[in-house]
Amino acid sequence: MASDERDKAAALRKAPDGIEGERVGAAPADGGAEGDSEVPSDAMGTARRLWESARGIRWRLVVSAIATVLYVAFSLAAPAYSAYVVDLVWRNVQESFAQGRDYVVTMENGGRQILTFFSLWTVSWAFYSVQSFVMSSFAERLNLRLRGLISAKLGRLPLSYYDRHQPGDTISRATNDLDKVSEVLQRGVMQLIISAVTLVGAVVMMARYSVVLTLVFCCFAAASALLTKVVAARTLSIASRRQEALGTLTGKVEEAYSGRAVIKAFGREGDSLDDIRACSEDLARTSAQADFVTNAISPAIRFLTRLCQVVVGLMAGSMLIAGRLSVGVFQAFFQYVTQATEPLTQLSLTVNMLQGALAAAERVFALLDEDEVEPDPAEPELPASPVRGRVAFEHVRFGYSPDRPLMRDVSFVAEPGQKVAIVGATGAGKTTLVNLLMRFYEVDGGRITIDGVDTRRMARSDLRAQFGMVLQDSWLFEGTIEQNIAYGRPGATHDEVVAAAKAAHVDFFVHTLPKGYQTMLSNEAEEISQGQRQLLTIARAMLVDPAILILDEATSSVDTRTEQAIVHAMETAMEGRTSFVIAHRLSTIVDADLILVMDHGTIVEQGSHAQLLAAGGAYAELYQSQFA
Ligand SMILES: Nc1ncnc2c1ncn2[C@@H]1O[C@H](COP(=O)(O)OP(=O)(O)OP(=O)(O)O)[C@@H](O)[C@H]1O
Repeated sequence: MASDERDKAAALRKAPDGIEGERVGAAPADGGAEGDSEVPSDAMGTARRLWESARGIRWRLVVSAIATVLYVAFSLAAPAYSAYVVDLVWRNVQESFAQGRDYVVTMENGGRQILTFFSLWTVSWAFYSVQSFVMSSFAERLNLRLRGLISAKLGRLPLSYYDRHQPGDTISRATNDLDKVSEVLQRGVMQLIISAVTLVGAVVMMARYSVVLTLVFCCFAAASALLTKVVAARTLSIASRRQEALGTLTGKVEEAYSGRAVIKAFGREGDSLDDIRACSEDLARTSAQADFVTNAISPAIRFLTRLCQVVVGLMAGSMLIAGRLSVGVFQAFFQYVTQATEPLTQLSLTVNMLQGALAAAERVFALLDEDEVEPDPAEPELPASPVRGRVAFEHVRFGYSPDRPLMRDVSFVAEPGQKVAIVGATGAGKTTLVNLLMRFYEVDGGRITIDGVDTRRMARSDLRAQFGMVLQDSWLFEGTIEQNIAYGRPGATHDEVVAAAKAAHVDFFVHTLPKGYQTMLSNEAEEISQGQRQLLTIARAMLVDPAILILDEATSSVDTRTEQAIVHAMETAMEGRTSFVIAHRLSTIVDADLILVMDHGTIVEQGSHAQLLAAGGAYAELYQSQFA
């Protein structure tokens, strides 16, 4: 039902010429909304919340952390053990030479120790694999859990939320932001532990061998950490500028694509191209800067590392010659230098990555914290059975925002089976009336009843099941024509679908297509005309057989023959049902049982065509203007 609600709701939201409707969907290419911050405002709070969200799967994180620490411990132990093995083998080689024998490795004279050395690395690798496997499953489960929460949340958000946010913005929460969190959890968190433990462990091990050499290493380490930090901060700001440029370019391309007909019609292709070119150039510039900064860091750090190795090498070499270091310790020390250098470059990049992920998680939680629609009553009232379709507005008050009231005191009654026409200038409030009827928005005062039951006392799904809607902006999805017609009643048989299509006067058209009802429609259904789309949605509404029908009359966007077909189909659909017709041409509603004339959000006149003409008010004026 939730997606059905969104369908109806999305269809009701304004998209004046179709282009606007497409435009709002334009999100930056990576889906990240423009201006998304990469620094969390409350890192600790967000981390705590992520931890809470991981209830039941936290043990995986703990296992992974233990495996990581063990992995690092074994990788740190290996060089120390190698010092012992190298010295042992070196001694044995010298002894053999002294005795005039060739040195042959056996289990007794060093072979066992060499095997143990390899075992240390094997065990270390095994722990790394365990941490990697367990962490991936932790991250993906958490991702799945959060995605589930977001999906459920989207169904509970009020339409006012969608009014305030761009679609791309919301979609990026459920896709990019979650993926970022999951990816960083998999790589970043453990990388942080590995880097920190390795750095501390390697420095401690080095200090055991030589404090002086360790101090020399620490000086170089501090210099390269500082350099990384400065560059990383710069990278972050350039990366976000690149992201922004990419977002703008994507928006422009989207705009040019969806508005291509209008752009051509006004001969503005050149301007549109210039716009896109300017955005592309901006993107190329920022990308080049970003790439330069990112690529420049490695050689700079590598230079410092090599310099460090040369200095340490010279000093350690002289100590070796002076007999203050053994060969084994000499090579072990260098292994630790290599081990400790890696985390230095990693640490600050990892911290940046974690910050970005926490900022993404913060955005996900912000979405999850949004106010929801009022829950359905614990014991909802059921609509009358069988439904008669008497609809009453009683002193309804409403405004899209509290400070701007739109409807002040709207009352009317639609008796069962009546045809109610809603007329009024653009922006008069016709759609708003329907929005309230369907409870897409809640009234601020008064009440709306169906067969005497206050719609607020009903479950939304029960209420909306009473309605069928046919809007100008007909929504079709990727699937066959048959699936599209059966959308409101997925279990409908083929014969029922055909019967509905016949009643909606669209069966003939479907038969002209090579694959008939099995013709695939794409998301935008550009292969069929506007009028045919509307006929399909009329068939969809008729298949549901609702007690109350809401119809948005076709405007001049369809040709006269199609319009006639639509009017015919709508008339058939209205038979025996209470129906609300948003009318754009008064000629089609002269036979309506009740005409509601709206202006500035309020009903200014109501009655039959004859009554309203006789009254000589707003309706009469409107009628004269169309037919005089
Ligand atoms: N989601 C919304 N948020 C805020 N204001 C809105 C929203 N939808 C409509 N409005 C405003 O409410 C007023 C009534 O709009 P509504 O869409 O009901 O008019 P309408 O009679 O259906 O117009 P049209 O004939 O152009 O479809 C307008 O001033 C409009 O700008």
